[in-house]
Amino acid sequence: MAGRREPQLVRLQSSVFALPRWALLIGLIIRCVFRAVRFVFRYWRVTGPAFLLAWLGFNAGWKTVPILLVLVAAALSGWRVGHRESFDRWVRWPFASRWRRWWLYRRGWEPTMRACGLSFAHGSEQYWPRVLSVASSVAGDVVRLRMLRGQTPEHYTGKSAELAYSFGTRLCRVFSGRVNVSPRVHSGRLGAVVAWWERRKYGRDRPTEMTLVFVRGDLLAYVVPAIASDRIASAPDLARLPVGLREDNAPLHLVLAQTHVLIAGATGAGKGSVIWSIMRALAGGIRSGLVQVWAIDPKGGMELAMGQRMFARFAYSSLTEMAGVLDQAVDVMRERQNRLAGAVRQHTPTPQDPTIVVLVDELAALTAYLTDKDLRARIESALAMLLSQGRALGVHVIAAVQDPRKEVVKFRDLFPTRIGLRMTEDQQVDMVLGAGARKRGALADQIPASLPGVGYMVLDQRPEPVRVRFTHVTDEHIRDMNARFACPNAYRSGSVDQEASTSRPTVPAQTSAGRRTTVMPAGLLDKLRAEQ
Ligand SMILES: Nc1ncnc2c1ncn2[C@@H]1O[C@H](COP(=O)(O)OP(=O)(O)OP(=O)(O)O)[C@@H](O)[C@H]1O
Repeated sequence: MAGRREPQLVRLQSSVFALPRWALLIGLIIRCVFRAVRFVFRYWRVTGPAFLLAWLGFNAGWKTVPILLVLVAAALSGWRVGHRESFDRWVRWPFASRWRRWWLYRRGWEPTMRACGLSFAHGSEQYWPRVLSVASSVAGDVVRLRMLRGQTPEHYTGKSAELAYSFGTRLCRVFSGRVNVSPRVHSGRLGAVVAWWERRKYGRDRPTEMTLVFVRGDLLAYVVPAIASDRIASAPDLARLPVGLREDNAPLHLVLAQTHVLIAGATGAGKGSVIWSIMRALAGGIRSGLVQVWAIDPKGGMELAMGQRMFARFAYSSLTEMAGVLDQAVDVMRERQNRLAGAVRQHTPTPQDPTIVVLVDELAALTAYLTDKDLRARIESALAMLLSQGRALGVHVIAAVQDPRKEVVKFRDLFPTRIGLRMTEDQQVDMVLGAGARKRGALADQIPASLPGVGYMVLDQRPEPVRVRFTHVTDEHIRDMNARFACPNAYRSGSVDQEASTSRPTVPAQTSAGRRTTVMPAGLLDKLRAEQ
């Protein structure tokens, strides 16, 4: 499995001379002893217990060995039944990682590299990339490797399907850096030592090393439950909002601080679940007044009305009203600009001066599909202001859209964070996630319709998009949040919102089957339907 050293440019001719037989014999014995000692130390997890059992057999009689084995098996079974999580963490997956490294990857590595054209020959010597580590989990195997000279991660991306099938999976994801390494805060006595160790291990950029993830069980095929209500933070960390699950079984955290978020996906792709996952993560902050959500639902309240008490402002019935909400957000932004300029570079939320999240359910309805030119210009100018200047001032925009084309979403590039759910065409993937994203593995157009809420995101500044699934926030969850996490300062008077507050849609108290029929303007509705 270990790649041979790469050839030097100059090859020296080795000299041939005769050795006496005794010297040859001694040399062979030394080599065998060296290899045996190396084997014992390298596989100490196996050789250690084997020596222990042998020692026990000699000293206490061979009958004790099976008794001890039965006792150990019983203890392990008890551990597994009593605390499955720690058993998996400390026994199952370390064992599976070593087993698979030895059985699957060691045996199959060289022929696979050769068959995929990832090794090369120099004279009679064959060279192939070296496996550094294998870490198995319920999601699959994470294989770290060192590339050969002349290779880049792109070489492996182009061969990902061949690699996957060679090692008995359907999906192999290629990452140029490490996966699932997020800096953690360590406390306690050992904290400084652990932090130093992690810095040493992960802190250095190693461009020659890369990661292959062989996806074995698709965790994202399961619905990800919404975060439990007792785990909703009262002061949400805007840099780490828990909103779902990643394909490598790590929780998915969305960064809302300093960014705007664009959610793109075909109809039924689960844009609603992204919105409500974010709302659930923000709910504690909404109740304590640290966060205000100003919601705009051009679909006549179909998507958002169920949680209307959580919104500080809610525009759903008239486009003028929606434009008004955006103008007000710009006013807040300008006022903050005047107040904070020269004092701080980043707004800090307080209940008097909260973070404002402008939430737009179907952005195209406010821009491309809008026939009133003046109103469209007004909305576009407000959106452009918010998107270009709002981030540092604590005014963030989260917008959902079905069609990500530039003609439809002019401001696509002003959204630093983009989420690509299921899409209808492969070109749309690069439009949303950036040029080359599909080539690097974001196959959003191949997500089946049976997996709503699954999509791709660019995370941690890594070039390769990560496959994720957002939590499934049901109508019951939304109703519960609406009752328990209402916004304390909902705006219920004033020119724009008076109209809204008096005519807010009432949501029937049954399940989603009881959703209201849309009150969207007829022309707008027709255009949207044509797109669906
Ligand atoms: N993360 C998820 N897990 C499981 N089911 C989901 C998830 N997200 C959405 N669904 C289900 O998929 C269906 C469509 O979801 P949703 O309405 O959010 O899609 P959408 O993209 O907003 O569609 P549209 O554009 O038509 O409004 C719903 O029945 C919903 O219950």
